[in-house]
Amino acid sequence: MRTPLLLHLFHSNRIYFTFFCLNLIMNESRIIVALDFNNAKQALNLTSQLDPQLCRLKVGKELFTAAGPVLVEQLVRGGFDVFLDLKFHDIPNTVAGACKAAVSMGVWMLNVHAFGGKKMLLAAREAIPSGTAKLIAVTLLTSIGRDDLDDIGLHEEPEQIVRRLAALTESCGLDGVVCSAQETSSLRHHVNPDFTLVTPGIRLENNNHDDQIRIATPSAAIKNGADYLVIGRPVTQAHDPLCMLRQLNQIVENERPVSPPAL
Ligand SMILES: O=C(O)c1cc(=O)[nH]c(=O)n1[C@@H]1O[C@H](COP(=O)(O)O)[C@@H](O)[C@H]1O
Repeated sequence: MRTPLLLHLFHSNRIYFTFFCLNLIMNESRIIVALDFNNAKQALNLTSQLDPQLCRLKVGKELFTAAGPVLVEQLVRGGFDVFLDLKFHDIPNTVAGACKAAVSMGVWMLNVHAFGGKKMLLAAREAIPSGTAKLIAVTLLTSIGRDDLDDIGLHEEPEQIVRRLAALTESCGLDGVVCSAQETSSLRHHVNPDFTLVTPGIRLENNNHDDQIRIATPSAAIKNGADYLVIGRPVTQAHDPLCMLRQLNQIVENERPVSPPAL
């Protein structure tokens, strides 16, 4: 019974299926646009100007709290790869359940917070088998600088903390980490080549830094070995977001990572 049913579903949805496969093959953009809006209307107004072949999208705490799973599913149906950035940080059982719920929305990637510790990371990994959505962990927020660390009792350089949390994350079997592009070149020497490095805090030379501290330009991020660049306000607040996105894609495509020595 099962095989004919699958065949029927394939045939009845073959246009959607073909589009989905093409999207998987063709979307190679390393830019993830952060949709930091407080309502679905503004988010959809922006995404209607963008193209799923030119970027992926990130839905974070602000937009998800305002618009919920309905919007996430709408963006997925629109052909976009969606990174659900809710930085889950709770007891292992709660985080495992949250991860399962996230995957059921069809997201491409989701994150937890590495400060949740080993048991929480392992529970998240167990909840989402490898090969479904990408599961990554936030190390140290890019809005935190060396001076802020003393306030929270961490008397180390950001790079040391990021490296330790990345090692923990990789040892728990997750697919990658979020870190600043200032740490990626040293991290690349310590993690496996297929461990994904996602870097927010991206600014062009003439951009306002806003609340970001550990920043880098798009070309520096790629040279330093970042896989994906999360970019919010430089795109969302641009006069012409699509034009800005095209410029950013061009910068990223023209840059090559400086390869680290083999592990
Ligand atoms: O997990 C994230 O995406 C994230 C981690 C981090 O350390 N720093 C950081 O800025 N982010 C997110 O990346 C986006 C950056 O936005 P802009 O500063 O406007 O480019 C925001 O949506 C943040 O929530």
